[in-house]
Amino acid sequence: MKRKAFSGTAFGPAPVCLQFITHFTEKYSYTDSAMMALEGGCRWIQLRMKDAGESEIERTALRLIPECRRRGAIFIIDDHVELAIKTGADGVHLGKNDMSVADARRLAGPDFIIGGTANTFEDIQRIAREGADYIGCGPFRFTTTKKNLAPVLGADGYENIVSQMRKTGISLPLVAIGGITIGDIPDLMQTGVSGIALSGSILRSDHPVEEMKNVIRILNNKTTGECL
Ligand SMILES: Cc1ncc(COP(=O)(O)OP(=O)(O)O)c(N)n1
Ligand SMILES: Cc1ncsc1CCOP(=O)(O)O
Ligand SMILES: [Mg+2]
Repeated sequence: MKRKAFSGTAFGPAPVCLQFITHFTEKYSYTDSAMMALEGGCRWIQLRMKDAGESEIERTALRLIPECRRRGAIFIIDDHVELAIKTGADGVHLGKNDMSVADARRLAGPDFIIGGTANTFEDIQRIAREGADYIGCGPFRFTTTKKNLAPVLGADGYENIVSQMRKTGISLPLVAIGGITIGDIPDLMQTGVSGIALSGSILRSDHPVEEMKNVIRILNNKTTGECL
């Protein structure tokens, strides 16, 4: 069952969103990258396999879904709505060149997690109107993980966007993405974002599992998927 967005209760502040985006390197496969993130305690995995064919993505998803289920982790797929539905993933992440959030919602129903990419506040308004569950907003800074990167936002950009969201009553979780390292987290969280998505900085570290554990420690161990 999909959890509802909330911004904290009498029992404490809202949990922080922490999403790991899969990638491959000389050392690690897409699957390795997801397994290390899970072992480090991350409970939200996005399977992003940009240059892979559907059958390879499907095979990888079917291998990772039970691993995520066993640990209570959310598992979503980048770009491929039908494949996400077919494999039994919890949801999908959609960018501006993918199926629209509105069409995906019609296809997948109300319980499916749908994230949308925003680079501006105008994108956020559109994605919110179309019925997304969370927003992936970036890039924070330059990264080589994604081609055709939009202009970087920096911490000031997020502060601006969060302020406009509050003024207009848009309460969707806002997940910062793009070039984020562990050292950026305290300042980024001060901007009012709901959480972060990480890939490269985890995989480039000498010990990715430990790096993920350190990220979670910095986020005060409040990083379940319950931010959704
Ligand atoms: C959490 C999150 N935010 C943004 C993106 C980027 O999605 P998109 O713009 O569709 O680009 P690709 O990832 O498909 O290259 C994301 N995947 N996740
Ligand atoms: C999918 C996506 N969109 C913007 S950056 C990115 C990938 C993650 O970036 P990084 O590897 O720098 O954490
Ligand atoms: Mg995409």
